[in-house]
Formats: sequence, structure tokens, C-alpha cells
Amino acid sequence: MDSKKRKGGAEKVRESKKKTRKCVKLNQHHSKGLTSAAALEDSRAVENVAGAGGDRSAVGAESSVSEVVAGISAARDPRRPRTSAEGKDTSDTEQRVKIAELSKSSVCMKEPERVNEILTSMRNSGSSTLQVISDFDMTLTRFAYNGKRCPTCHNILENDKLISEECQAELQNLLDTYYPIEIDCTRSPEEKLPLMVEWWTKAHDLLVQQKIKKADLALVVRESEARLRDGYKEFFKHLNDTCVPLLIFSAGIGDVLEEVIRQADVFFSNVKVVSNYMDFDESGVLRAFKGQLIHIYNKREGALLNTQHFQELHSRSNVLLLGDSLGDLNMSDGVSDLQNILTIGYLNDKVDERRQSYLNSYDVVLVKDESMEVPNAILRYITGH
Ligand SMILES: Nc1ccn([C@@H]2O[C@H](COP(=O)(O)O)[C@@H](O)[C@H]2O)c(=O)n1
Repeated sequence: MDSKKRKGGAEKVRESKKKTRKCVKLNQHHSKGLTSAAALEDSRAVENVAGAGGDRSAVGAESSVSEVVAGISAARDPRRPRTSAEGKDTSDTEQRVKIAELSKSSVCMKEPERVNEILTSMRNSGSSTLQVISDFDMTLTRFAYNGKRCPTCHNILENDKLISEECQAELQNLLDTYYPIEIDCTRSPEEKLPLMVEWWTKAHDLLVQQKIKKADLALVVRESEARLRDGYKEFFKHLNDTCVPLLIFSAGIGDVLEEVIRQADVFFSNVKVVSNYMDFDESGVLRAFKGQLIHIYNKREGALLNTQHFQELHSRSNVLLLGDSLGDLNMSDGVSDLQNILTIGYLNDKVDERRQSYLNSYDVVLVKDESMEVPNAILRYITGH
């Protein structure tokens, strides 16, 4: 590394420390003793929720299916405390929320009044009480570009030449078998859960057999067709500038995910990732996956295991949640002292069949919308910037 690059790195570290100090100061100003930004920076050495070297058995497989399903339905339960604005008869809840982007044709809301109330309450509380929790694949990344499907974290590896042709065919076969099940709204979560565990487990076993090298990941991501949604820069930058923590909770592959956001220059110190991380041997060759498997139907268990993160953010009782599957609604299950939650769901595929269940589950549904325009507008509104 030349001296110019070293200087750049040191400058970056200084800037990041300055930023952390600013966030800590801001947070202390707004709330008692909160140092979430610093805590986040410390916890940046990411691993999945169960930690390195833990049991690889699936969380969902260990919990009863009914617990998982209870989790999913709890997220949809109208009695769940979702807004502190409820029950207040103040005129501020009657204010009209002026967010032009909510009139886009891709936006659907079952209860716009309720969205209005939640947004007003979250704005009144200010950005120091906000945290954002987001899924990654097909939520922060695009579902399609120029009519072609974009890859998930898994697909980025699966498509690449570092996997043998035979293995690629097997992985494709798994995708063709299990993806239709993932998005099939005629099947219950109970029915789908063991099949999802089967998919992830088989795919990870195949990837491990391929002796993937850690050193190859950066190039694989660079050469891939992975694409963050339009407006992603504003999204990440805005959260960083306003010191709002972002938890990316993904059933994808953490090492690949991190590389995607690092190469996009948005892996700021306010970002924490919980995902499936690869375990490399001393020569940098993939030998296993770390910790407990995260798949789309055990995010509740993952969230509940992640209590330390949520405790550090205990004064951030307002949550903006972004997802693309109903299981993503459980990502906030470990949040302590939840006051308000606004959920935004990207409905990318099988739109007609799934529209109603998404409307029943998410506050704001974005139908075939490849951009971050709406979340960005909502963030600007809540943070007042
Ligand atoms: N072998 C696999 C397994 C899963 N997927 C997709 O990954 C997505 C999970 O990631 P999130 O960031 O959305 O939690 C999920 O939607 C699966 O379709 C895959 O492509 N290959």
C-alpha cells in the first residue's frame, strides 16, 4: 500500500472517530446516557447472532414451528404496540403528513390514517429516538434491472466461475425448487419453514465443498450484477449523518453483503450486520458457516438472540423497518421499549397473489418499486432534515 493510500486510511479513521464523537454528543444531548454510536462501532466486528464457532443447527429447527408462526402473527397482531400516537387526542396526530412520495403509484397502504399517525409521532420524537432495521436481499438491493433478475448474496457466489459447473447446476436446481415455495402464499409458514431450512442447509453444504477462498470474494462481488436500489447512497448517508443506527438483518451471506456495501462506499460506522457468516480456515478457505443458520422464517429467534444490540439502543424506541418477506416483520422482535414502528414492505414478485397479505401485514407496501425514494422521503420527514 503506498503512503498516499495509508494517509487516506488514517484520515478515514480520524473522520470516523470524529463522527462517532459527534453522534455520542448528539445522543447524550437528546437522551440520558446513550452511547449507541460508540457501542455500534465496537460491535462492528460482525458475526451472526449466535457468534463464531457456535452450533450450526438452524434456530427455526430448534424452536417449535408454532413459536415461529406465533412470531409472524405477533408482527401482524393489531394489538401490538405500534404507535404511541394511539389514544392521544392531540391535534398533532390530526396533522396531514406531507410526503409527496407516498402518492407514487407504487405505494399501497391499507390504513393511510394510521401511517399518518405513526409518522407524526415519530417525527415529534425526533431522530435521537429512531433506529432502522432492514432486510438486505431484494430490500436494499434491486429485484430486477432492465427486465433481468438481480442476484441475491447467495446467487452472487453461485453464478460465479469459482463454483464448478456441476455445483452451479445443483444450486440452480435448488433455487428452482425452493424459491417458488418461499413465495407461495397458498402454503403456511409451518409448511414452508422446514423446507427453507433444507434449502439453506443444502446450499451451504454445496458452497463449502467448493473450497471458496476469502481472498476471491471482493472480485466476485465486483464482477457480479448485484445492485443496491436507486437512492441507496442517500439512504445510508442520511442515516449516518443523522447518527441513526442501521441494523441490516439478512438471511443472505454476511461476507458477501459486507463486500457489496463496502464497494458501494456506504459501510459507515452506524451500520451493524447480522447474517450468515462464512468460517475460513487458516489458509483462507471456506470450511463451514458460523453460528446458527438464519433463514427467512427464523428472524424472530435471531432478533431475540440479539438482545445486547437492542439494549444498547434502548432509548431508540421508534423503529423504521424495511423488508420484502413476511418473515422480515419479526426482525424488530427484540427491540426494547418499542413505542412506534412503521413497516415498509417491498412486494417484488407474485404481486397479485400476495398483495392482500402484504397490505394486511406492512403499513406501507411498495409494489414493483426498485427505488429507495419512499424510505428516503420518510426518513427526511421523521428526522426533519
Ligand atoms: N440458497 C439460497 C438461499 C436463499 N436465497 C435467497 O436469499 C434471500 C435471503 O436474504 P434476505 O437478505 O432477504 O434475508 C431469500 O429471499 C432467498 O430467496 C438464495 O438466493 N439462495
